[in-house]
Amino acid sequence: MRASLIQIDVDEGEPVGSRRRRVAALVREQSGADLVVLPELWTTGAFAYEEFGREAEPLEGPTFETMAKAASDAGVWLHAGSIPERAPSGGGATGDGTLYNTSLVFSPSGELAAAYRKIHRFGFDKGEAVLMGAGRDLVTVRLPGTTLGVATCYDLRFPELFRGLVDAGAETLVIPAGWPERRRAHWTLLAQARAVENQAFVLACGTAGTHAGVPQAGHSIVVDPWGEVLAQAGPGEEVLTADIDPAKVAATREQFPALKDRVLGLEPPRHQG
Ligand SMILES: O=C(O)CCC(=O)C(=O)O
Repeated sequence: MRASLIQIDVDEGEPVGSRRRRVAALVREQSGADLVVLPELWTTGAFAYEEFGREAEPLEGPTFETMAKAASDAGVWLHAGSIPERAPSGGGATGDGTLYNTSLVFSPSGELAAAYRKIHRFGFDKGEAVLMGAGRDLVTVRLPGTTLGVATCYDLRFPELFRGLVDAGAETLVIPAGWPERRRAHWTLLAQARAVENQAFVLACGTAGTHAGVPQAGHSIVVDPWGEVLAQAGPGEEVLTADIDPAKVAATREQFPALKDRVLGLEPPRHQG
């Protein structure tokens, strides 16, 4: 199975519409791949907080339409990274106009296979953490040969989310991100840790360039279920391609069955002494 991660340069000098067309052309060029992955919030940039409201789209907005067509033109599964989604307004069952950081996954015929609203919002007391709502639902997607478990950027720091995905059948963990350069060491370390502890492939696709004054880490990475780095990008815009053998997940879990040794439902600590 061939995976292509498109590490997009997100530069605020480029209008969003031009970037959308440019990225669609890059997706079309990956017609030999089985799965193409884009980064987090690549229309605006993950740190361009002021753009979130301005560029927010309904789920089936311009990025959805452009990426659905690009997936079907290329005939690939496409994890189209994430968009600033504006939920419908009107209150009640129709929603309240809240923004979400929402990932979109398309089938090779351009159908929406899954949408995932990022669960852990980044920024502590500012940015995404205050501007966007939090998702609540784990999302897996069945592909021929493997099951994807999806997560977004800051989610990478929360191992319990990935255990939930593994319990739901995930074998390939796909993580679009807009990770900053200043914490690049964490990016590589955590991507390998999530692969090793879950005995799963990790496909983590970041952005390049600088937006809102925040240099991006790039260095998108593909890790196998043993923790070996199969491929890693440099700092700039790049298409990172790796051939992965989905059977390696079952083989690793059988040869080194640590997941079977999990002990769940431990008693809370009793304070002694
Ligand atoms: O956790 C980090 O260091 C970066 C997270 C982040 O940039 C994000 O979730 O957008």
